[in-house]
Formats: sequence, C-alpha cells, structure tokens
Amino acid sequence: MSTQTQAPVRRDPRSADARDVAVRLEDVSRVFRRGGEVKALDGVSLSVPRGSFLAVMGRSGSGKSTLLQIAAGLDVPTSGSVWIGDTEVSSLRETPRTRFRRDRVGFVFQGYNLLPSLTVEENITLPLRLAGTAVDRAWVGTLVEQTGLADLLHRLPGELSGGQQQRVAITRALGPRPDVVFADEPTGALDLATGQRVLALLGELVAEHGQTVVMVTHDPGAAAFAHDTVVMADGRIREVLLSPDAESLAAVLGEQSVLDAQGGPDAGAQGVPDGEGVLDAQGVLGGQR
Ligand SMILES: Nc1ncnc2c1ncn2[C@@H]1O[C@H](COP(=O)(O)OP(=O)(O)OP(=O)(O)O)[C@@H](O)[C@H]1O
Repeated sequence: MSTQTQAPVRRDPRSADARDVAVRLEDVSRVFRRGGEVKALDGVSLSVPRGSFLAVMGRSGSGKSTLLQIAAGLDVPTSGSVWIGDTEVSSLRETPRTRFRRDRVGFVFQGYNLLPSLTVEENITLPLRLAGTAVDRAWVGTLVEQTGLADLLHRLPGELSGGQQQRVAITRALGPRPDVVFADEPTGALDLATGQRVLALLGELVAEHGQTVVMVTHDPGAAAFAHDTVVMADGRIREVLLSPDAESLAAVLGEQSVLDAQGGPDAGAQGVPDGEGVLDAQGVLGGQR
C-alpha cells in the first residue's frame, strides 16, 4: 500500500551531489558524553531531495531520533555539517538557529503538542502569529480543506479524536510553508486505520504541494507510505531502500534483527523518548529530550 502518486526523484539519499536538495548532512557525527561516551551518529551523509518523503527506520537506539533532531537544527553535530536549503544550520548560533527553525522547519510529533486552551484554528495559525508573519488565509484554507478540519476550526484539541489532533498538528506544521517537515513517529499514538489515513494525507501533501517530509518510524507499514527509506544501525545508515513496499521493508528489518541478534544486542542502547515538543524560548514548537 502506498500513496506514491507523484513520480519522486530517485537518487540515493546518501549522495551529496544531488541538486535540488532540501536537507543535507555531510559526514555528521554526534557523540554524547553524559554517563560514558555514546556515538549516536557516526559519519552520516544524507541528501533529501525537495518534494520527497523519506522514512528513517532502525531498531531502538540506532540513532533515528538523533538524526532527526540534528537534521532539523534542534541539536548540532559534534562534527560534520547540516544544511537546510542553502543555509548551514549547524554553524548557526542558538538564537538564529531557533529563528531559522521557526521560519523554515515544521514538526509533527507522536504527542501532537497542541495547546489545549487554543482552538484548532488558533493552534494552526500560532507559529505564524508568533513569527509575526501575516496568515496566508488562502493557503491555510486550502490546507484545512485538505486535512478535513474545515468544520472543526472552533473546537478545542480535547474535543477531537487522536487522528483529528494529528491532522491539526500536520496543518500547523505546513502553515508557514516550511522547507521541510520532520515527523517523529507521527502515528505512534493512533490506531492502524487512523494512522494510515494520516500517512496518506502526508503523502498527498508531499505529492500535491511538493512538501519535503522526513519521518522517523518503527513501522514498516508506515514507511511504505514514504518514497524512500533509510535504515539506521549503530549510528550509521545501513541500507537505503528506494520505493520499497511494506514486505521488502519488513524483510530488511527482519534481516537486521537477525544480524543484531548475532552481533549481540546492545544492552546499553536505550530508547530516548521521542522528541517531545515544547514551546521554546521564542514560543516555537520544537523537540526536546
Ligand atoms: N541526550 C543523550 N545523552 C546520552 N545518550 C544519548 C542521548 N540521546 C541519545 N543517546 C544515545 O544515542 C543512541 C541513539 O539514540 P536515539 O534516540 O537517536 O535512537 P533511536 O533510534 O531514535 O531510538 P528509539 O527508536 O528508541 O527512539 C542511543 O544509544 C542513546 O542511548
């Protein structure tokens, strides 16, 4: 099952010479030194073409969330560089990096991260209002029609189902027309059917509006909605799968578990909570460990 209505640009996402690239990582490593040294990313190079939908998979502790946090400019690499469009985000100081994220990057998290006291409409337009950007009513109107929220704009998040709340989060992420949307387990809290509808919607937004999406997921069924998938292991990209279906994804992940079992499980690798979004100092939605 797939929503590949668009003919995506087929390039190996590791190659650094891709032209129209939304996000690029060059030889990125991230070492955590708290409680012993952990190399969460180990020389990762990755180019995500504009208008593509990339899934990032791999077992717990393989470096998926770290990759997402660094690619999104929420964290900086220990070495290597990260580009979003033509901006080297890894060389920006914290305040300009925060501003850059606010203006150019969208986030969708498992927990939706909507503000409970604001209506759907207020949640959707919040990033624009915080940035002092005029709300493009026509664009937001197009989005809410497409995400099926037009009749729910005056409700509070607590009055919505999980799938509806995630659709609000997706609409909010796309409101500022970001260069790229990063999604961390966006269907993790949803039942299968609702999750599939949300993923199909993300696929449509990519196909119809040329949006670039990078999504971390544990679920091969979810990754099958993306164009391409990179599989992480031990902080590296172990496999790149171009247009895989759910069966081939499951097969690769199955092989990986066998290899992992043979190599011995990494008892020290612990799942870190998915980027749980918070409002940062600028009131911008972002992830934080
Ligand atoms: N802030 C941190 N401090 C110390 N170690 C960290 C930190 N964040 C991540 N790590 C370690 O880096 C490695 C990669 O973690 P990461 O969260 O990126 O993996 P993941 O693939 O996203 O896992 P999961 O699927 O469980 O969310 C793990 O060994 C983890 O324990």
